[in-house]
Amino acid sequence: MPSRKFADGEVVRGRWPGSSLYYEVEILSHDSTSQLYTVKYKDGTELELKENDIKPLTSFRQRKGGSTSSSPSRRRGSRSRSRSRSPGRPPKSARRSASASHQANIKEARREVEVKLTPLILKPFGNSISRYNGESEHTERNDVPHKNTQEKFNLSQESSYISTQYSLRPRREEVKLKEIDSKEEKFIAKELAVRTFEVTPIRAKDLEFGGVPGVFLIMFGLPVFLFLLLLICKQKDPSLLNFPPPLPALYELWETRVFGVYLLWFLIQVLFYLLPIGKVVEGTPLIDGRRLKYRLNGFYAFILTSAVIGASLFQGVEFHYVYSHFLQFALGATVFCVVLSVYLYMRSLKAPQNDLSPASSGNAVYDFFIGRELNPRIGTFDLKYFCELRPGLIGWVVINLVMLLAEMKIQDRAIPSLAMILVNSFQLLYVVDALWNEEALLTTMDIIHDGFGFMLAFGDLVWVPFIYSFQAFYLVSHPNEVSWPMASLIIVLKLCGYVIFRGANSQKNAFRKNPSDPKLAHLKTIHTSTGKNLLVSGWWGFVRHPNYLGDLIMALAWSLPCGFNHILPYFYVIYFTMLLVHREARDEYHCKKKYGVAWEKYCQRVPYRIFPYIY
Ligand SMILES: NC(=O)C1=CN([C@@H]2O[C@H](COP(=O)(O)OP(=O)(O)OC[C@H]3O[C@@H](n4cnc5c(N)ncnc54)[C@H](OP(=O)(O)O)[C@@H]3O)[C@@H](O)[C@H]2O)C=CC1
Ligand SMILES: CC(C)CCC[C@@H](C)[C@H]1CC=C2C3=C(CC[C@@]21C)[C@@]1(C)CC[C@H](O)C(C)(C)[C@@H]1CC3
Repeated sequence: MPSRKFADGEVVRGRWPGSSLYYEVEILSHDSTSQLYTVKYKDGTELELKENDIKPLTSFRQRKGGSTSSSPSRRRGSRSRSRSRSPGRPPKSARRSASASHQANIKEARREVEVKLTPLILKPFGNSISRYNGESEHTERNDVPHKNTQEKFNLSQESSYISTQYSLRPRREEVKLKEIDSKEEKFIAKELAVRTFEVTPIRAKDLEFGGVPGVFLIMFGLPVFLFLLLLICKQKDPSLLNFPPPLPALYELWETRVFGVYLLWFLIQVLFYLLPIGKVVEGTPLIDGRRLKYRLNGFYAFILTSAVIGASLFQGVEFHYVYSHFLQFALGATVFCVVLSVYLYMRSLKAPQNDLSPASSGNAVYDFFIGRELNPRIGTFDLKYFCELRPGLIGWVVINLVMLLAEMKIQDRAIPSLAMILVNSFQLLYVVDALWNEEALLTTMDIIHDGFGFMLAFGDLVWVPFIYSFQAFYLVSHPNEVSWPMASLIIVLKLCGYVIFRGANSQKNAFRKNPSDPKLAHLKTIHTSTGKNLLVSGWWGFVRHPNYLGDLIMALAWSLPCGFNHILPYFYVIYFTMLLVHREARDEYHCKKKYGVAWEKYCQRVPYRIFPYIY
């Protein structure tokens, strides 16, 4: 009996009949009489292939740098009849300007089988270079804003995957098709040179956060909600069942002096950020292969800020001013964030395509929210990176300190309450941890995928300092005595959460930095065709987002010291659960696109997303 080279269930690359392109397929069976393998493409198409038309995954050369291949939708519309086309071919709609006769020629030549398959393509994903593998054509996003530029790359780099294997169709026909492909590619290359700077809008169904209506609602709803929460919390009985207090008029909330203090705070942080101390590291590769440089001096900025705050306290600066004008500060920060967002959007209109975020869509409202430019910089000053960790995050710790002092003053205490000490120290640990592990920020979704727009500006500069300090704010006017046994339990919970959070984040960062790190040698991984593998044991084999689990456990530990009289201090836990569940879904979507079957395998091996045996 003749031997067979590939086993059932094996994932290999199968040549698409009539083309020189190979796609990832799974071997379903083998017929020993005809010597044909039945294979299944990712979109479900089943075909019979000869052994010569099948290659092991490993036999394909890796491309260098930020190279790409075409996206499936460029190959054909989901209902079009075509054989597999050459990469670099734009969608039909994009080619309508082409000469009709040229199109007709191409169409005529394509009288082949109807397919919906998943080509092996290399597609940049935000800052990181990843080979797209495994998304069926109908779900392919057109939202990579650099598509046109990528298409240019594709034309020259397709050869990486081209084999000289024979085709399953007659030789003459194949030659004809190849000629047409080559003609068409030349034509497209010309066309692309003209279209390089056009924006490629993503389809409405791909917009996140509920699309345009969703982001509109968030942009107007969140600031109002923030003020309502702060007002409710200031009430004697902060029950949600009480009628919400009316929002004060804007002129009552606006204080130029407060805004000046806010600007001063921001500028001090800018100054610390610019200090030439701390090591400089490179971020993940951008779409064009460039790597931006980042100076890691967040921890130093924190030490310097602490020194400034300590000196101000010593000088008798009245920190109670921040508590008594808390709403005014929140408004000042919101106004600043709106101005910043408008600036970011305006400057993004002049930004080159390569600098746009993969999340941007071409829709002005949506892009204003999600951020159009990925890494807006003024010289070497990275606005997003700076805002993510400095004014808001360090500001949060300062606000907590303000609340601690306010509690002592208002409740006439010689020392702060145990509840306030717990909340302050837990959150201090969280912020110091973030600054100490600053480099890890470079691989987060915020830096790699999302642009810098209203969402992150508001999140970083308003939401974090004024909502994340909510427990401390609550305790100022609603004291809660915590017993030592209770405090011990809460501390244990916080530490458990922290160990999971830090362990998971560090494990992944170490693995991404150096996959062959001997310290990680005991961990199992799943191979993906992108060159990056997935951890499938250790923290990442426990649930698919162990870091979110740890973060949520910590969030609960921050709220528990506030007692159980009101739900308000648990707002953070509720909001954070929603944020991370939504974020997990976004990440899952991106990972599926990046890793294809490998991700599906990972999901099978690690079935729970965040909460073991629950979700
Ligand atoms: N306090 C707050 O308000 C918030 C805190 N956070 C915290 O920020 C941190 C970063 O979160 P976020 O950016 O959302 O995402 P993650 O740090 O969880 O990163 C997700 C990425 O990790 C990689 N990955 C996923 N699974 C694996 C695996 N099995 N093996 C190796 N790599 C894998 C993938 O990227 P790739 O493969 O490309 O490397 C994926 O896109 C988290 O700890 C989160 O809790 C987040 C949001 C808000
Ligand atoms: C209000 C909006 C709709 C949503 C805003 C979300 C933001 C508040 C968060 C998005 C991702 C964040 C991260 C942190 C803080 C909150 C925001 C900005 C983070 C800096 C907190 C500290 C962590 O250690 C971290 C991993 C560095 C976090 C990165 C993501």
